[in-house]
Amino acid sequence: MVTKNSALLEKKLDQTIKARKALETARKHQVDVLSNFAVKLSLSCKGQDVALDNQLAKFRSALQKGMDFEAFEPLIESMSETLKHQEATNSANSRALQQSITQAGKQLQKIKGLPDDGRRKLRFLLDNELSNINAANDYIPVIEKLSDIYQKALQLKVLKTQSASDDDTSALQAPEIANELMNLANELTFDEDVSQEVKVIKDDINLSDGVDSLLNSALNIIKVIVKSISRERQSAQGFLVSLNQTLEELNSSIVATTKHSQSVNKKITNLNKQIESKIQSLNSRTQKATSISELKSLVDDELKLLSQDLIERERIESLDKQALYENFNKINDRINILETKVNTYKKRLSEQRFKSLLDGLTKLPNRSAFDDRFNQEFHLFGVNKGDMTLVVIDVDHFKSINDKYGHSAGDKTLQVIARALKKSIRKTDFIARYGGEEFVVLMPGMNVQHAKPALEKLRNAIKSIPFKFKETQVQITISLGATQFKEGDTPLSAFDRADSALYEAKNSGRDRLCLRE
Ligand SMILES: Nc1nc2c(ncn2[C@@H]2O[C@H](COP(=O)(O)OP(=O)(O)OP(=O)(O)O)[C@@H](O)[C@H]2O)c(=O)[nH]1
Repeated sequence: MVTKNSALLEKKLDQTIKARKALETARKHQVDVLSNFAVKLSLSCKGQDVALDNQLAKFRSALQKGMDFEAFEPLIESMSETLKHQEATNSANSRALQQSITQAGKQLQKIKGLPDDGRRKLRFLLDNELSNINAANDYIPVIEKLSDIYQKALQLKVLKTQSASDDDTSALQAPEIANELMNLANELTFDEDVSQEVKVIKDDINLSDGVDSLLNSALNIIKVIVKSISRERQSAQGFLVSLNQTLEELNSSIVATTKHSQSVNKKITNLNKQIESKIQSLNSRTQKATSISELKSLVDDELKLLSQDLIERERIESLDKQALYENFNKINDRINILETKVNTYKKRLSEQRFKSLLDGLTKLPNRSAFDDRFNQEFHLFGVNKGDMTLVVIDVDHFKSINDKYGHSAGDKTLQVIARALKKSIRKTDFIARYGGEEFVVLMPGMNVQHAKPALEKLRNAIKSIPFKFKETQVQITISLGATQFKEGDTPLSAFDRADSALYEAKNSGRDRLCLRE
């Protein structure tokens, strides 16, 4: 009987250990899937907003370090706050858009000589259509109608001016305006699906025979821009709302799972203690038993009680396992839905080639704007051979600012440096944030020797900014590499030359300018 019961006890213990292992594997799997998803999600949100970027960077690094789930709560809460704040900004923008459309419409109402039909349409638009707007996209038809009415009003004015005056100043101005308009159309990058529309506009500008047709083209460009901006905004807003919801859901799921696991662990620890003390008591009582029959009944009774405890432990663990699987499946479903949305959003973003040419952090032109301008200047250099200096600038030991004073202090530093650089160059120079802590400057009409004093001044201007972090005065310096365009250069060879001058400046001690002619 004793042997049979011991075998039973051993079997139960074995089953319990297996059940526990299965539970741990399920939990680890759940944590892995969650972590992978969160990393993917946070990477795909990069670039939405600087504050969100910083929070997501912390979130990613916390995930990669494998921090406890409890530690994520404040991170997720602060991200949810940022997203809520973004939603509020979007609504404020929408209100501002509505106000400016109303203002534009009212201004137009004041114009004399507007045709009756246009006046009627305008009144209907302001009184009815504008108040029926629910989503950002609803603005597009309203803006299109408004710009149509504007277009007609302007054409009317142009016709009147032309017939009223004999001197043909507008015709004289036309080529200049056409040139400017074409530059504008070339500088903007549009959606793939409106490229045909844009091509027609560009052809119209080329063939234009006067100011009125140019006005027409200008209005058409504005229409395309408004359409692209509105689509982009609506899509971003929708994405942020669903991201916010899912983060909140994930947060409550994690909190619920953590609480549930804590309470199950407590119950199992208590049961384990109970089992342990029963085994100990059985041990000491068997030592004291004086006869086989006393020993037999003692072991029988104690084993019955022990079996009950083990059965209870198995029951709790299997309930926990089931709850975990259910929770895991629910989270999985939500993640799948969100992943589909993330993919749709990404696809839309890559389709929408209407790209911003400004860097979000420093508000300077970004790398993409620089590439366009650089290629354009190169093309011009091929034609007129005018002097052009290219400068690559890198902030020295910038990593240590981030490491010592935090990423936000690093961001602020980049903003201050960008402003100071912009202030220290000529209006005709072009500056862009090339990436990270690297800036580039194009200086038309300058060879490197001419540019040298101005660049030394630039270096000193940054060096003398009184940065202060955590009550400590910090001096920040920059290294610069400069070259000029040469006959036979390609954009790449010129850039490489400036970059190698920068490399020399870094290697020879930093805080200096190196030139390559
Ligand atoms: N705060 C902040 N840091 C950035 C940003 N972009 C890049 N960085 C950081 O800039 C640092 C650049 O470091 P490194 O390329 O190692 O160079 P460095 O520390 O500036 O040193 P040297 O260039 O060799 O003088 C990295 O730590 C990046 O994380 C940004 O937008 N904000």
